Amino acid sequence: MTETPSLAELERRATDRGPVYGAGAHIVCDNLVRIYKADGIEVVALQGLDLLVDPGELIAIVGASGSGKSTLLNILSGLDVPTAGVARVADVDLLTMKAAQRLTFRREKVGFVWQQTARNLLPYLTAEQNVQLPMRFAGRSKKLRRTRAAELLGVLGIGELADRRPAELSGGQQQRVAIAVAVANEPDVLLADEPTGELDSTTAEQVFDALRRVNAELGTTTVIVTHDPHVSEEVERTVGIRDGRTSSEVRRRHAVDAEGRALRIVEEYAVLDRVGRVQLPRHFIDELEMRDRVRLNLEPDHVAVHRAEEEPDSE
Ligand SMILES: Nc1ncnc2c1ncn2[C@@H]1O[C@H](COP(=O)(O)OP(=O)(O)OP(=O)(O)O)[C@@H](O)[C@H]1O
Repeated sequence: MTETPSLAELERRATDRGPVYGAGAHIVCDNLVRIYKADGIEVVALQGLDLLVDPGELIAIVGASGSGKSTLLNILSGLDVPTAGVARVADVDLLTMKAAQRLTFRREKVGFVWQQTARNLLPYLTAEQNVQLPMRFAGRSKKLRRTRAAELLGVLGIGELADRRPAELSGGQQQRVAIAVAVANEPDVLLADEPTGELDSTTAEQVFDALRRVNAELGTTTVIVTHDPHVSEEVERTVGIRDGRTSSEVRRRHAVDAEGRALRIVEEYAVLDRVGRVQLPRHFIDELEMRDRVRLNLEPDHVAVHRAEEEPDSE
């Protein structure tokens, strides 16, 4: 006969849920849902998206048009509010945040770089004044503002352009100023939506290098949404989004082979979410003509997925 647990034991079990999902991560999305309603029609832009990003990481997010990338960045930047699920950035809960907290969050916890160069900077201010502006809003002293603006423009290789207005800068230089503006208040997280989208490949490379430098030298956790293969293939982790969910992940690392030669190891994974869902790559499904249902077999060290054969008609 099983012994009835004591009240104290039941209380312990109820409160002991093990480590919190995403504890220690800088970005936590757990079963994130965003539904838009337009003209009486509901669009499910995010349908249970899970994502963890560690402090100091630099990741790229890729996905087809309409897969939910901008929706995700808008939520992470505090511009939009999710319909359900968990979204936390630098320990701030984005679902329960009040209006005043949202303002502080947007001013001090996250920095944002948009694709449209003109959207990132005020045209009538110089590069240095643009970088100082968020620090003025945050009440930083004049001395600190000046020192930090000069330091940031220097780190990003545009120190000598501090007195120019955006119209006197190239697209790539404007984006580098935009990065300096975004990190002026030392945010925990830097979010960039297609930051190289409007640039030619050489300039795009300079902007990506600037993002990498900020990540490496200031330690800012960085998330870049991109269609640019140069960006998505250079970072250590690229997360693929499909139909509003994280579906795949590519990890890259450096290693040394037996002869001492440097190797770059690229490993591609499907994402197994917290409730056990996996998205099969579209070309696997098409290649094997899988439809509606599949048969799963548990093997000693893997799970096999088979096309379900048609049931023979019963006589
Ligand atoms: N404000 C809105 N109202 C209604 N539907 C929206 C809204 N914003 C986005 N959507 C829809 O949500 C889905 C995801 O859009 P989202 O902009 O996040 O995709 P995306 O991956 O960023 O696409 P792209 O690469 O083209 O920018 C799309 O079906 C889109 O039409």
